[in-house]
Amino acid sequence: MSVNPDIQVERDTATFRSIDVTHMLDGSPEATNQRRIRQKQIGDDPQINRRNIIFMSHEERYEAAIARGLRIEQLKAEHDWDIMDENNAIMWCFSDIAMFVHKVMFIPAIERLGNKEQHDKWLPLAIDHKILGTYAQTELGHGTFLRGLEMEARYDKSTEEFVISTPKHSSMKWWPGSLGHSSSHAVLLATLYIDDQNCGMQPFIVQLRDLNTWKPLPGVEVGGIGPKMALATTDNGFLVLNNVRIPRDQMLMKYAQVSKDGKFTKSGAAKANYSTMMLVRVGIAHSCYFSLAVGATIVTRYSAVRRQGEIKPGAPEVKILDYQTQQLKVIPSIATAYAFHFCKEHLKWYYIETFQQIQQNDFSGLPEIHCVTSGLKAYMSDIATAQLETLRRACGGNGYLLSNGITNTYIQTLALPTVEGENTVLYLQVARYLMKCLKVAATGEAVKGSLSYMNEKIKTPYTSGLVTREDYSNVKKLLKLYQNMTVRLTQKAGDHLNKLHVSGQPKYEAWNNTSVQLVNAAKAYCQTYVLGMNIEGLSTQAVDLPGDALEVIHQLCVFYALHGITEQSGNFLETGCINITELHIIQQEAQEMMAKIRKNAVALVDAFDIPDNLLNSTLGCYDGNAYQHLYDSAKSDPMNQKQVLPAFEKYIKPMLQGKHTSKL
Ligand SMILES: CCCCCCCCCCCCCCCCCC(=O)SCCNC(=O)CCNC(=O)[C@H](O)C(C)(C)COP(=O)(O)OP(=O)(O)OC[C@H]1O[C@@H](n2cnc3c(N)ncnc32)[C@H](O)[C@@H]1OP(=O)(O)O
Ligand SMILES: Cc1cc2nc3c(=O)[nH]c(=O)nc-3n(C[C@H](O)[C@H](O)[C@H](O)COP(=O)(O)OP(=O)(O)OC[C@H]3O[C@@H](n4cnc5c(N)ncnc54)[C@H](O)[C@@H]3O)c2cc1C
Repeated sequence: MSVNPDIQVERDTATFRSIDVTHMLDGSPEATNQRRIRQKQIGDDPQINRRNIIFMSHEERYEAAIARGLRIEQLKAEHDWDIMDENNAIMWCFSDIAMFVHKVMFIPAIERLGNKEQHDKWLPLAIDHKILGTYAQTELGHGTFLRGLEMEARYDKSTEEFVISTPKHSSMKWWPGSLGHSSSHAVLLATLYIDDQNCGMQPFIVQLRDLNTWKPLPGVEVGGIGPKMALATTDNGFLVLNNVRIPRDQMLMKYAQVSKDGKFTKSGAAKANYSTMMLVRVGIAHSCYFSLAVGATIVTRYSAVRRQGEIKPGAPEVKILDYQTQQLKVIPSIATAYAFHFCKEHLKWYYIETFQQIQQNDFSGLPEIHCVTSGLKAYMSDIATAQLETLRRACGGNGYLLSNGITNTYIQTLALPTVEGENTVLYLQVARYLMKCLKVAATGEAVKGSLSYMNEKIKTPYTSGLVTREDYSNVKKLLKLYQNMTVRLTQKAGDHLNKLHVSGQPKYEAWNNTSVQLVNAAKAYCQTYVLGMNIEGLSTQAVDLPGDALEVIHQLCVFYALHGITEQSGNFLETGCINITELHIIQQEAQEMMAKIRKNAVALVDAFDIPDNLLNSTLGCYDGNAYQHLYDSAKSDPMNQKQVLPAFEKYIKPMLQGKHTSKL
């Protein structure tokens, strides 16, 4: 099929070469090459490719998802994949791998929470798939408030065993992925009691099913919790345990230990048992970039080939991408995807470094990384889901089809603001950190890390620093506005908190009555963080780009900063970080920048370099022949393989013959 001329002209008139930017996104030309080889291995594989899943039943899809998980293992061995190759393969199809939680939570939990003997015993079994596991933490009654978990593990000194039980309905496990039908074991989080003394939430390895028959073991009641919006094959389940006994060495004992005679000891940081969640929050930030890159690619390409209506009366119909309002739906998602790329790269290295320190028992970096990973997980998933919905709607009626590739991406991404810590709750964790830093800055001590800008801003009066027109495209000056706004919102929340406290409210009540401001300040902190990482990326990852490509990546960053101010103008104005005249100039500059980026929109999404067989989209194929692909997909619907469906003889015909009132 030849390439649609409407999309070809976009590529021919771009001011830079997409491939240069692709190399930047991958890190080097060699890395691009390597990724392409790996993507071909997964994209061309009939068991991994998800071309036909939209026509499958739930059960067919589940089976295919198991097969896909196994196939990834085979490919890994066949082609000698490293951990990054494997993670990328998982990332591409995580919503359709039944044993996904085994890989991203069960194994990492044992690695992080187990001691040496436990690693030696359990990791080989898990890595070789001799056992399959889930991460069972959430209960019917509690997901957020972990100190409230009710499933009990009581230590029995006489037998050196833990007895695990579910005292009431609210204490059953509810939601763990792969628990329903696909796990033999669980890393199960339960409240430990020794002689009726509550020793907090601890992790245990519990076998749930017989490895030969797959039947639940005595005392274990397990099943699926029912159909969901998406992620149908991650069979989330419930679990009731009736006095199930496990040996003492099946409590994961890296950070807390129970001796044979029932003595409880702790080592490491207080929240060390929460470390698996932090890893997955980093994975989620990564996945938000992926989802947005997919969505932006599909919708930008479709908008460049779909012609509808006219701008100049009587002139030929225009590409919908030429409408300014359509640009406002599409260009912010391209700019955000690039900003998220720089941010997730930074986060990856930051996490790896801090994790290495933790391994050496240095926990000093934990509060800051907990704040950053919680905040970015929340912020990036909030933005990704909002923008994906805008993108989906930007496809008009075809945005409602499953074959468009964006609908599935959107509904699976919708889980991310909830899983691994509900977003509001995570923003409130960020706010705790903001309040602590504010206290430090107020005493004149230096705040370190990502909030070090507080030191300067808390003392100096605010001026926008926007004097000349050039200042409005100076990303460093724009970043200062964001930092000002974050500090001011933090101070305002802090002042409100103090005021309520001084007026007699207990601290906890004052906190709840300030939580709207606190969340607002936390979001501002996250937005500032992402912009900061985008700017850093310009001078690190993008610095070697040819001039024309660098200019476009720079334009995207300027647009990202300006557009963010227009979206949050209330915060910027209310805190006095800009005035209304400056806001009007910013709005104008953002629109002009958007028009410049429009010219390169297709080339910018081409640079994400997502092959058709992974994009799985009728609307967003590289060749731009959306109508042909839509038609082909409709024709391949199994319901279209028969001219007349059985329902005709059964119901429609009797109705046409006036027999519908008699008993069918
Ligand atoms: C690997 C391969 C990757 C491949 C590709 C991956 C692709 C991924 C793509 C998508 C993935 C989708 C996966 C879906 C799986 C979902 C799994 C789940 O939901 S599982 C279920 C997920 N469930 C959840 O996420 C539950 C959410 N709830 C929670 O995490 C907690 O209840 C809480 C944090 C909200 C409060 O905890 P509470 O004990 O009441 O604490 P307080 O309020 O009393 O005090 C706060 C103090 O604690 C401190 N601190 C806290 N956390 C940490 C930490 N991690 N560290 C350090 N510190 C921490 C904090 O700083 C503060 O310090 P301070 O101010 O006092 O000095
Ligand atoms: C697709 C999917 C997969 C999942 N996989 C797993 C898994 O593998 N393992 C596992 O253990 N769990 C899993 N979960 C559960 C998930 O981690 C929890 O649902 C999540 O942590 C939110 O907790 P919750 O359901 O208790 O929400 P709730 O806490 O009940 O949230 C409801 C509302 O209350 C608000 N709220 C709650 N507490 C506060 C507070 N302190 N301050 C202000 N507002 C508050 C929230 O903001 C939200 O608006 C999964 C969930 C989903 C949807």
